[in-house]
This record gives sequence, structure tokens and C-alpha cells, in this order.
Amino acid sequence: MYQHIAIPGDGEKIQLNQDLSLKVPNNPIIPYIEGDGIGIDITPVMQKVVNAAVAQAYNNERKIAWMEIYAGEKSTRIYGQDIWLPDETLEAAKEFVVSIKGPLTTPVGGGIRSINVALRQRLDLYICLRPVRYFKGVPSPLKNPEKTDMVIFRENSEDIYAGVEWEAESTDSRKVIDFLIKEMGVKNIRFPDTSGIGIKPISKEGTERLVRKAIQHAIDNKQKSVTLVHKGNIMKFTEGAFKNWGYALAAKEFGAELLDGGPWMKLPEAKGGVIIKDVIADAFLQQILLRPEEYDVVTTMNLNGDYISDALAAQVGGIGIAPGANLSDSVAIFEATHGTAPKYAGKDQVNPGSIILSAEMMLRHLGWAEAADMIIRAMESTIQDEIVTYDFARQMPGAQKVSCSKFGEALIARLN
Ligand SMILES: NC(=O)C1=CN([C@@H]2O[C@H](COP(=O)(O)OP(=O)(O)OC[C@H]3O[C@@H](n4cnc5c(N)ncnc54)[C@H](OP(=O)(O)O)[C@@H]3O)[C@@H](O)[C@H]2O)C=CC1
Ligand SMILES: O=C(O)CCC(=O)C(=O)O
Ligand SMILES: [Mg+2]
Repeated sequence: MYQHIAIPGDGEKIQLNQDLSLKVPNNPIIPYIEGDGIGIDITPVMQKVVNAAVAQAYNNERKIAWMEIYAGEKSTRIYGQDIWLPDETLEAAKEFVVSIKGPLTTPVGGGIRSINVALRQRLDLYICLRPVRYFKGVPSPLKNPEKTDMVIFRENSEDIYAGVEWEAESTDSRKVIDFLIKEMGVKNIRFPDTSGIGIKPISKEGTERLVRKAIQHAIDNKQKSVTLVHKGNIMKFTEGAFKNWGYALAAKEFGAELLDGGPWMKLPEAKGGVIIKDVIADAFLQQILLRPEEYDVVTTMNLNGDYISDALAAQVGGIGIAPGANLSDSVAIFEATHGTAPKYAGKDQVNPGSIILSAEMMLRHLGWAEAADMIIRAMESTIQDEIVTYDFARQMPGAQKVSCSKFGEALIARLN
């Protein structure tokens, strides 16, 4: 029994089969978190578009029963002032298996830790899957934006991102610094009296489970390569180990062999002959602008993945249109790549594309490919008709600038 979550009477639960595949009824209950800031603008538009696509694709025989669950600022209004992530939100995300969320605010330099990160950690949603593709007509800083076509597998539970850190000049940071200097022989902390300290855990298990999924995705989707992106020359035992464990897994579990003496590897032809390669993160950030066509599946650690996903999104139109999913082996929470963009909150202005395309990934995950395809086609034709929100309109002279909700209506009018 839930305290504040109302389970819709007209829906059924998605079940997990023994092999963790989904058993999806025609009226699945899908929990959603509205999100802070522009969540209030984009989430209802996403729901309308999804409802229309599902109704049309399946002649009203299928219908999502949306169930609101709470996190972030709305949760504090409903559950009490310090409750940002109620336990029952986590329970519902687990029980109902597939959910979707809007963005949640994280204050900078103090205050609460990220609710987004907490959701990923507490549900062990270890993959952050962020596909990056170009929609014809979207304004881009590149001459050939269609060459940017990648899928990012970002590790979602470890790294400096996990928030193991201590504030400068606190008793705790002094304790850690003392330990590092006195017991571990560390000599290169430049200003020990005023340093904040953060810890970067990267594990073999965490790396292997992510890289395994990335390689399998490349095989299943006939991709040419998987690239391990790291800064292992500098952070040898974390990012360097990620690279080494990634190659070792490719050899051990997929039969990869060294290519031209290594370090690059190649899977057997029976597994698509996928090339496993690696690149140092700073070089990668210039390569994606200069030679994006050389990259297909990209796998990396949490912080790199955060930076890389926004950088790649910019190449194909920006974070307003960049979708994503947080996945474990069973539970999934789909979410926009962007944040709460507070200056636009409640103004019905921003691009709902990111959360709509996240919902498109969700429909595909449910096996509802017909509805997902409809959304992709509608997105293509709306943009080609030059009906866009402010973010694209400012770079598309002559385009029709519409509000967030009108963009949703234009999509619905083009579902076919
Ligand atoms: N997963 C999540 O929930 C995430 C949460 N956050 C949180 O969001 C808050 C704000 O972060 P911030 O760094 O400002 O990043 P945001 O992604 O919220 O916004 C940065 C800029 O990106 C553009 N933008 C973002 N979303 C859209 C959209 N839907 N349509 C069009 N343009 C968009 C806007 O650009 P312009 O000003 O040029 O119009 C906006 O000012 C922080 O608290 C952060 O922690 C951040 C990322 C992810
Ligand atoms: O949790 C946050 O506030 C930011 C997260 C983020 O930027 C991301 O996951 O891409
Ligand atoms: Mg980010």
C-alpha cells in the first residue's frame, strides 16, 4: 500500500519473465515523475503525444495508465519538507518496472545531493543509455551533422559522480587528508589545509557489466565499433583500469582478438567483427567534431559520459532534443538528458523533444515499436515543416516558432 501514490484502476502491472524480459499488458501502469523547473511544461506534453501515438498505432486497443510518483520539489510539498525521494517512489519504480521522469534540480556547492543520482544508485540503474542521432532540418554547428550517429553507454553508479567527498576545512576532510599523508605516503596534495577531497571508485564489476551490454548492443544492432573512452594515462587505476578491464572482457566473453598487434581488438566475424577500440577522453572530444563517423557505440565512466552526452547532443541540435534511459537488468527509468532550465519553468517555451524521444525509447523497450516509429516520423516531419520551439527557431530564420505545448500538438497532427 502506498501513502500518496494512487494506483490507477484501469491499468495492469508490467511483469518480468524469468529471463527478465517484459510481459506487457495492453494497459500497462507507467509511473512518472513530473520533474522540477520545466518538468511542468514538458511532461504533460510528452504524455499527450504518447497517448495519441499509442491510441493511433493500436486502434485504441492499447493505452498507458499513467501513475504519478514523486521526487524533488513536488515530493517535499506532498511528503514533507525534507523528503526529496520518498521510499515509496523507489518501491513503485521497482514494482511497476518501467517509468519515466522529468528533470530534478540539484543545488551547486551545497544543499541536497542529486536526486537523479540517488535514483540511479538506489535502483542500481547502472547503464545510462543516450543515443545521439540527427533529425534532418535541425540547426547544427556542424557542416555534416548526420555523420554524428552514436549510442553512449555511460556507467551510472560509480566514479567521482557518486558523491563520496568532503568539504574543505571540515573535520572529515582533515581526517582523510591526514590518513592520505601519514598512512598512504601521499606527497602531492598541493594545499592540504584548504583542500576539499573527492573519491573516484571505479570497479571491475561495474566496468564489466557496462561494457558487456555495450558490446552486446553493438552485435545486436550491427554496429562497427565499440570505443572505450577514458583518461587512463592520468588516472591509471580508475580510468586506465576501465580500459584494461573493457578489453579483457571483450576477449574473455566475446572472443575478441588483438588487431594488428593491439591494443585494438576485433570480435569474430560470427559476432559481427565488431572493432573494440579506446581513445583518451580529451582527444575524443576533438575527434567527435572532426571525424564523428568513426564512432558508433561509445562506453565510458559516469563523469566523462555526462560531459560527452551534452557535447554530442550539441552537434545534433542540443540537449532540448537528446533522449536517454537509466537501465538495470530489470528496472528502467527513461529521462530527458537536460536539466530543469529554471529560467523557462512554467513558461510553455522549451523543447519537449528530449522527454518525448525518451518516451519513444520507452515504447520501444515495451515492444511497442509501431507507436515509437510513429513518434519518430512525426518528429521528422514537424521539424522538416519548420515548426520548432525557440531553441531551434533562433537558428532557423523563417521557421515558425511555437510553444512547448503547440509543438506537441504539431507532432500529434503528424502522427501516421
Ligand atoms: N537528469 C536531470 O534531472 C538533470 C538535472 N539537472 C539539473 O538541472 C538544473 C539546471 O541545470 P543547467 O546546468 O542549467 O542545465 P539545463 O539542462 O537545465 O539547462 C541549460 C540550458 O540548456 C538549454 N535547455 C535545457 N533544456 C532545454 C529544453 N528542453 N529545450 C530547449 N533548451 C533547453 C537552455 O539553453 P538556453 O539558455 O540557451 O536557452 C538552458 O538554459 C541543475 O540543478 C542541474 O543539477 C541537469 C542535468 C540533468
Ligand atoms: O543530477 C543532476 O542534477 C545532473 C545530472 C546530469 O547532468 C546528468 O545525469 O546528465
Ligand atoms: Mg548531464
